[in-house]
Amino acid sequence: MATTLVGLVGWRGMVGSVLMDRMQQENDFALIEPVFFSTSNAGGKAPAMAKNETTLKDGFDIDALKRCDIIITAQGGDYTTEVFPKLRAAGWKGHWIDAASTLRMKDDAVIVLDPVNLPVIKNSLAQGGRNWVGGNCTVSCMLMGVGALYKAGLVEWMSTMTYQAASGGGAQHMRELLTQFGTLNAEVKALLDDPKSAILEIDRKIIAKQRGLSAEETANFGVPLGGSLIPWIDKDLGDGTSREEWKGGAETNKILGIGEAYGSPAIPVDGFCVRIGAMRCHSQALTFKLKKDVPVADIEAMIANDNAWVKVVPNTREATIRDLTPVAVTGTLTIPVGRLRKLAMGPEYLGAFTIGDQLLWGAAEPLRRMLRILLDA
Ligand SMILES: NC(=O)C1=CN([C@@H]2O[C@H](COP(=O)(O)OP(=O)(O)OC[C@H]3O[C@@H](n4cnc5c(N)ncnc54)[C@H](OP(=O)(O)O)[C@@H]3O)[C@@H](O)[C@H]2O)C=CC1
Ligand SMILES: N[C@@H](CC(=O)OP(=O)(O)O)C(=O)O
Repeated sequence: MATTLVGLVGWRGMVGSVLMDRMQQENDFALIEPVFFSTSNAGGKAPAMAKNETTLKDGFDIDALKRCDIIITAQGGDYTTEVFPKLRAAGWKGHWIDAASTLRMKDDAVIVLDPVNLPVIKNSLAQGGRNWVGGNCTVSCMLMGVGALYKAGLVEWMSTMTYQAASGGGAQHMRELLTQFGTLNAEVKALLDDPKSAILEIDRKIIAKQRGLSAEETANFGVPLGGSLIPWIDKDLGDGTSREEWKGGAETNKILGIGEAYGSPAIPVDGFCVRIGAMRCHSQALTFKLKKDVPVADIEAMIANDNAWVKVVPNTREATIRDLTPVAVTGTLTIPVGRLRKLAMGPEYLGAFTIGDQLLWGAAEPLRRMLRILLDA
C-alpha cells in the first residue's frame, strides 16, 4: 500500500509543537510520509522528522496541499477560513484535521474526542465524513474527566465555572503573564527581603503597580492578569454571554451527538469562564443536577473506569492539594477529577473539580488520535 501523505501546517506554533512531540513519542511518523508546510518560510528546511519531502512547502499553495491524503493544521482560524474552502472547491477529497474553531459547528464536521465520542466519529467515517475538528480545550478536558456521567445518561444539566490558563490565548499571553509577575516582584523585592516590612505597604505598592501597568505590559490580555483574574474569555456575544461560555453548551452536546440535530433535547450546560494566572492547565468547578440520586462511590467508579487517562482524586485535603492542581497536571495526559461530593441543595446535586493540560487533551492529542483512527481505518 502507498504511504499516506500527511500535510502538517502550523507544526512550529505552540499547539503544533506539542503535537509534533506527541507524534514522535507515539512513533506516528513511522506510519506516514510527512509534508511540512509553512506560511512564512516556503522553501526552507523541513524539521528532522521529514523523510523524502525535506523542504517546506507553501501553506497557501493549493496544488501542493491537494497532493496530501490527510492534512493536519494547527495554524489557526484565519488560515482555515482562507485555505479550506479553496481546497475543497479545487476538488480535494482528503481528510482535514483542524485545531481551530472555524469549522467546528458545521454540519459536515465532527468534533473529535475519541475516548468520549468514538461512535460519533465512526458513524461519520462510515458516511464519508472528511472534516475533523478538535474541540474547545475547556470542553475537551471536561469531557475527558466526567464524560462517563453523560454516557450513562445521568446528567439533567451541568454548570461549569472555569479557571483557564494563559496559554489559551497563545504563547504571547504566557510571556505577558510571567513578565507581569516579574514586574510586580521587582516592585516590592526590597520589602519582601525585609521580614519586618509592613504587608499593607507591600499590598499598596502592588496594587499601584498593577493599575499603572503600561499598554505594552498588558498588550495581550488588555488588563493585568498577574495577581488578578479576568472573568471574560473570547468574544462578547451581545446577550450577556461570552463565546467561550457558549461553546460549553454547544460543543458538549455536539461532541456527544445529542441535541436538536440528532433528534434529542440538548443538555443545558452553562456557567462562567474565567482567565487566571496559571500557565497551561484549564481547571473547572462543576455542578451537576443528576437525573437521580446515585451514591458518590458509584459515581467515582463510573468516572474512574471510563478511560485510561482519568484519575479520581479522593476528596481529602491532602490528596486534593497534591494531585488536583495545574502544577501537578501540566505536561501530562492525566485528567484528575476530585472534590466529588453531594452538594447541600440535595442528593441529586453533585460537585466535582477537574483539570486538564489544555495543549495536550485540550488541543493536540485529539488531533493526533484522529490521524491514527484514519490510518487504521
Ligand atoms: N493556544 C491554544 O490554547 C489553542 C489553540 N488552538 C488553535 O490552534 C491555533 C494555533 O495556536 P498556537 O499554536 O497557540 O499559535 P502560534 O501563534 O504559537 O502558532 C501559529 C503559527 O504562527 C507562526 N509563527 C510566527 N512566529 C512564530 C514563532 N516565533 N514561533 C512559532 N510559530 C510562529 C507559525 O506559522 P509558520 O510556521 O507558517 O510561520 C505557527 O504555525 C489557534 O489559532 C487556534 O485556532 C486550539 C486549541 C487551543
Ligand atoms: N479560547 C481558549 C483557547 C482556544 O483556542 O479555544 P478555541 O479552540 O475554542 O478557539 C482559551 O482562551 O482558553
